[in-house]
Amino acid sequence: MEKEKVSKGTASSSTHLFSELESKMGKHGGHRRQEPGVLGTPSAALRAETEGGRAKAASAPPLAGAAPRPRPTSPASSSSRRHRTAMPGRLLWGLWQRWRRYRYRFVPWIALNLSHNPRTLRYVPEESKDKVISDEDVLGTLLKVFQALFINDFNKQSDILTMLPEPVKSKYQDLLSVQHPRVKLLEYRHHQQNILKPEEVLYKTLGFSIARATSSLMSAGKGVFVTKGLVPKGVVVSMYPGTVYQKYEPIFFQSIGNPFIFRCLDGVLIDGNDKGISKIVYRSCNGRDRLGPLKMSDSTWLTSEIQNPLAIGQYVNNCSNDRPANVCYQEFDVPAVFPIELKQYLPNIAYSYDKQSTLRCVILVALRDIKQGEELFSNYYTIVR
Ligand SMILES: C[S@@+](CC[C@H](N)C(=O)[O-])C[C@H]1O[C@@H](n2cnc3c(N)ncnc32)[C@H](O)[C@@H]1O
Repeated sequence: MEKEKVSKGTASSSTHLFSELESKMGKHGGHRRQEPGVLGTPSAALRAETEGGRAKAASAPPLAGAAPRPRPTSPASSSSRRHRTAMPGRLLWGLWQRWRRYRYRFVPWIALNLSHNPRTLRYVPEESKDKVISDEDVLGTLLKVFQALFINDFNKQSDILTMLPEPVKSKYQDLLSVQHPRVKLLEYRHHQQNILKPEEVLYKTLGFSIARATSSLMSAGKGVFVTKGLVPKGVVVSMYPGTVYQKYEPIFFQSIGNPFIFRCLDGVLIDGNDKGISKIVYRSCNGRDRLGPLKMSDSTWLTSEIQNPLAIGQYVNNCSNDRPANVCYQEFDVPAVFPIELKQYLPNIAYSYDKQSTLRCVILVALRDIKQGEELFSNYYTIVR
């Protein structure tokens, strides 16, 4: 049944990865998907990937080792013969490795393997439109956190604020009034001593903080953990940063070997890779959209000095049978009324500048209470039915 839906491409919700290649195959529908080792299907191949098989595979002898041992000859001819015999083996080994990484993007492979592991799927009733919490709640939480970050950094922000229209300034009148020149230096020193780290601001505002660390899953790289406090069910726990591409925009080169591409229900893609060409593209768009000193989005998630502590959601790993999802993705379009001075904390930017359209963000919502020390797991693969 599920298989049928997937192959027919009926429903899908936000999906991890999927690249141009897949969209060109015209088989998007039906799912939100995944990635190397991420679907958690019980096929031997995938198990190998998720349970450390990848490490074993990496240390396995290359196929070239199976080639007949060359007879001893002169050093020069022996080396060129070795080279000749090793080449096809290496080529096959390279192709096999590429296929192992790629197959999770290959829709028929996914459709065939999906039904083996239904517990790693999340079924979403069509009418719920994949929203676990309301847009108002998402907006309320983001404003609360961003405002706290802004005020925490007020000494730096006040210079920017003076250039903004009166209605914006008036919101911070109380804080601006203490910025009298005579007290400014003293205040500044005092403030510097009291300034909190972004993750501390998050803890004070929402009662928890999150950070990246080595995943509790073998061979899964980094993951995201609750480092302090408790994340209550139904709360925004993280954001998925990255460049936002409309489905007709070019992402082919950015998508090659990129496990950080997230696909939304409507085909919009978010590239959350903090390296390589993806990083260059994001930085370039970020520079383009600045209003003088005022940034319209945050680019610090590309660095080690992250200013929005929520913007690490692209590092959340996929659930498996024994590690069920405790967070889920939800799309959120930033409304036109979003305060201009707080846009600098939004970790997303549109690839093409378009004054009319709203900015797409993706947030992660807690599906249950999540305690300190727990790793966050999402479901890369959602079926809407
Ligand atoms: C969006 S990234 C997540 C961040 C990644 N762990 C890292 O350190 O870069 C997706 C990649 O994480 C790994 N991954 C995610 N979930 C996994 C799982 N359950 N088991 C093994 N690897 C996983 C896969 O390599 C996948 O391509």
